[in-house]
Amino acid sequence: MQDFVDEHPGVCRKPYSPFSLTENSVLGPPGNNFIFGHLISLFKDKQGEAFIHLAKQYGGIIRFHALLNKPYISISDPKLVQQVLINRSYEFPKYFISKSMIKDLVGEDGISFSQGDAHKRLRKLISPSFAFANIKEVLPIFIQAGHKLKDAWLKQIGNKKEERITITALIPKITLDVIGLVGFNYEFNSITSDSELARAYHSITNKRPSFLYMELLNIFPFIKKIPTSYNNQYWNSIKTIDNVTEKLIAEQKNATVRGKDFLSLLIKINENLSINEQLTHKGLRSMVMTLLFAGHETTSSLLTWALYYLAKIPDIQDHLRKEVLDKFPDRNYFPTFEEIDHLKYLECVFKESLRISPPDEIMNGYVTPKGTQFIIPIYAIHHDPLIWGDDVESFNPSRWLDPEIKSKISNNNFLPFGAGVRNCLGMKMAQLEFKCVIPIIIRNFEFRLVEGFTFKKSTNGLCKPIPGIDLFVSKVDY
Ligand code: HEM
Repeated sequence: MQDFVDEHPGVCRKPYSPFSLTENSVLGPPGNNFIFGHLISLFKDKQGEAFIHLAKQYGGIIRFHALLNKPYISISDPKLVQQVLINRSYEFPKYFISKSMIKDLVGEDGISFSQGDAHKRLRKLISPSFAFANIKEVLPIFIQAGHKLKDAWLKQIGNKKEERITITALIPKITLDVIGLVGFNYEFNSITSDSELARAYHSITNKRPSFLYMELLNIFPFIKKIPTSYNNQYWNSIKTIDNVTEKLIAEQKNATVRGKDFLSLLIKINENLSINEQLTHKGLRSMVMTLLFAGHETTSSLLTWALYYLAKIPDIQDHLRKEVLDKFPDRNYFPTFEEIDHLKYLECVFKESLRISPPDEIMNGYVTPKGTQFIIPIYAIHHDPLIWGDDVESFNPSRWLDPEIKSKISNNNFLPFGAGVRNCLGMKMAQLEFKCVIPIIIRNFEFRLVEGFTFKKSTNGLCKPIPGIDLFVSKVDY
């Protein structure tokens, strides 16, 4: 094993198969605490970054131990990632480290926990709703969202030239409003009213549980029932999400005219299936919960990180603004999809934001026949200098125009949306939402960092700034 890690960490030179890997054949950090494995010494706070250090030391396949010394194998080696995610994905059942919490958030009967044929069936059922032609039709909703965010920030700035704004307060609300309309033809109005749903998600996702806590929950699920203030708040939030979900389904089922939102399309497809093929109420419920959660938290993180990095590097911000103004000098012009898609630097900013802060650095775990779980550490793969260059920690959208780097990028090392049969269904929607909102915001405001303001970059699960990000936002009138 040593021979493939010593020269090129992160790159596997032998044709290994995930099936031939056993816990003992893979290198990893030396033995650790019998109860906590490496969770306390290595993964206390920042899982994503821990995997970067491990990959530097041990290469593209690493063994480590979690609670009660449970073995995990982390693979960032592109050939193995290709096999596990793309070539033979159904042979490795999907696994979540945070499965106890994910089940509460998205239900057990949806696409997230389905395996094999059941997954294929669900994917076939919901894929038509995500067809690009459908997403293109809802372009006005994304543009309207950009204007809503702009108007809310203009109001906050008022007569002043500049204001310190917590950008993470409104961005998740905007993306929640978007999924409300696109997903369920429902106006949450979270930007203009006090939305209990927005509060529920905020309360759950802003407290990032550690790897250790998630593992403990999987072994001792009763921990969640202990009446602590954290648990009480958690269950209140889950109840809110449940109630909203039921309300959305009831409204759509009783609607006299079917809209073009995801849920209406799904209900229509479902009604045309034979009884034993149809999604049950629980299945439909899980699907709605999945879309609500997956459809707004991720996009919100993406928009947040993009604005943060644009504020951090004014030259990049100016470059992007110039591209937008050159292409759309008239601020009242309503661009078409094709015109938006022609903004090449915007595309680079989109990809670079996803590279540097991928939303889910531990994406998948898979159970090998021997019971060892695989983890694909996206965050570490996206920070591998062998692929992305020596300035891997810098936000540099131009790297996406560099022919040498471009030649190294593939669907097994740029993985913000996963890859293969389980890749993200909302990828096109997220892309278009980003490409509509950011130009509107960047032509109306200038952003700069607040000196001395600090936050923690949590890389446990979603890559999130904790507790949020404040920026100075000033009006610009182009
Ligand atoms: C920046 C935005 C987004 C990112 C980075 C993202 C990322 C991901 C990732 C990493 C996966 C897991 C892939 C796997 O397990 O192999 C996933 C799955 C999924 N995403 Fe997204 N997502 C985003 C936006 C969205 C949106 C807007 C929607 C829906 C409206 C959505 C719906 C889904 C669904 C339904 C799945 C499950 C697919 C399956 O299991 O077959 N996502 N996403």
